[in-house]
Amino acid sequence: MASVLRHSAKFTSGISSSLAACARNGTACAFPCHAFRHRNSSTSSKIRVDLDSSTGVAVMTLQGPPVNSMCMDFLTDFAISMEKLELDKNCRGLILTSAVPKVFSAGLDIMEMYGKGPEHATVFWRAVQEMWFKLYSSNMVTIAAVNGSSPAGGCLLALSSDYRIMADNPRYVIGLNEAQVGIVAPFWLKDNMVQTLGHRQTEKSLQLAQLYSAPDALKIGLVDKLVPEEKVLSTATETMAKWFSIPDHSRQITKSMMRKQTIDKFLSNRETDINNFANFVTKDSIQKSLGTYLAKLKKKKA
Ligand SMILES: CCCCC/C=C\C/C=C\CCC/C=C/C(=O)SCCNC(=O)CCNC(=O)[C@H](O)C(C)(C)COP(=O)(O)OP(=O)(O)OC[C@H]1O[C@@H](n2cnc3c(N)ncnc32)[C@H](O)[C@@H]1OP(=O)(O)O
Repeated sequence: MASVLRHSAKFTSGISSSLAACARNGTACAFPCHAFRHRNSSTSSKIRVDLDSSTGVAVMTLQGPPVNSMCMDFLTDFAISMEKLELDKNCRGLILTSAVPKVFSAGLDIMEMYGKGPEHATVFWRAVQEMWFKLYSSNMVTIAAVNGSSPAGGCLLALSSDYRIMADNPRYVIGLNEAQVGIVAPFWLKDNMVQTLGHRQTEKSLQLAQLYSAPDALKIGLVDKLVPEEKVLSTATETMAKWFSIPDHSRQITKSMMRKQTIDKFLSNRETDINNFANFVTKDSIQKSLGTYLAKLKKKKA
C-alpha cells in the first residue's frame, strides 16, 4: 500500500508544469501557453503519461532503464495509470511506447521471480495478471508503438493492444520466449497469442520460445505494420485517427464481444492461475533455470 501511495501518478496541469519548467530554467517560455491548454501529464518512477484532451490520445511512455523490466513498481504504476485513463472522459485512445533506447520492454523482471517465496510470487503474479487484464479489456483504442526489442512480457503488452506498429529494424526482436527462460506462458497469454497468430503458429512459437526479428514478426502477423524508427510514434497517432473514426460505443461493444470468451475464462480461473504460478516458480528446478538464465544475461556483458 505504501508503495502504491508513493508511486501514485499525479496528474498535473500541463500549463503549470511547463511554466514551472521555464521558471526552473530561468528562460522565457518558448511555446505559447495555449499549446498546453489541453495537456495533462503524469510521471511516476517507471511510467510517464501525457494526455492531450483536445485529441483524446494519451501516450504512455515506459521509462525504466536499463530495459523497462516489469518489477512491482512498474506494474503498480501501470495499473494506476490505466485506471486513471479509463475513468477520464477526455481519453479515447492510448499509445504505448518506450523512452529507453533499443528496448520496448524486456518483460517481467526476473529478479521478482528469483529467490523469492510463495507470498511474493502470489502478489507479483496478481499484479502481472492485472496489467494484462486492464490492457486487454480496455475500452480505449490501444496501440503499441514498439520502438525496440520486446520479448516475453514486452510482447504481452503488444499482443493485448488493438494494433501493433514496430520499428523496422531487424535487430529488434519480439515474441514469447518464456520456455527459453524455463517458465511457461500462462493460458490467458497463450489464448491472446492464438487469437493473433492462429493455433499452429502459436504452438510453434511457444514451444520453440521464438523471438522474431521485426520483418519476421510482420510476416507471421505478430505485428501489424513496420515503419522507420523515427516514424513509429507519428504513425501510431495517424492510425489512432482511423480507429477514432468509428463511433466509440459500437467499436467498444465489438471489442468486448471479440474478447469476452478469453476474459471470462481468465476471470473464472484467476485464483487457480495465481496458485499454479506460486507453486511453479518456487520449485527448485524452476529456480535453477531462472538462475542459469540470469547468469547468461549478465555474462553477455563480460
Ligand atoms: C504447469 C504449470 C504452469 C503454470 C504456469 C504459471 C505461470 C507461468 C509462469 C511464468 C510466465 C511468465 C510470463 C512472462 C515472462 C517474462 O517476461 S520473463 C522475462 C523474459 N525476458 C527476457 O528473456 C529478456 C531478457 N533480456 C534481453 O534479452 C535483453 O536484455 C534485451 C531486452 C534484448 C536488451 O538487451 P541489451 O540492451 O543488450 O541489455 P542487456 O541484456 O545488457 O541488459 C541490461 C541489464 O538488464 C538486465 N535484464 C535484462 N532483462 C531483464 C529482465 N527481464 N529481468 C531482469 N533483468 C533484466 C540484464 O541482466 C542487464 O543487467 P546488468 O546491467 O548486467 O546488471
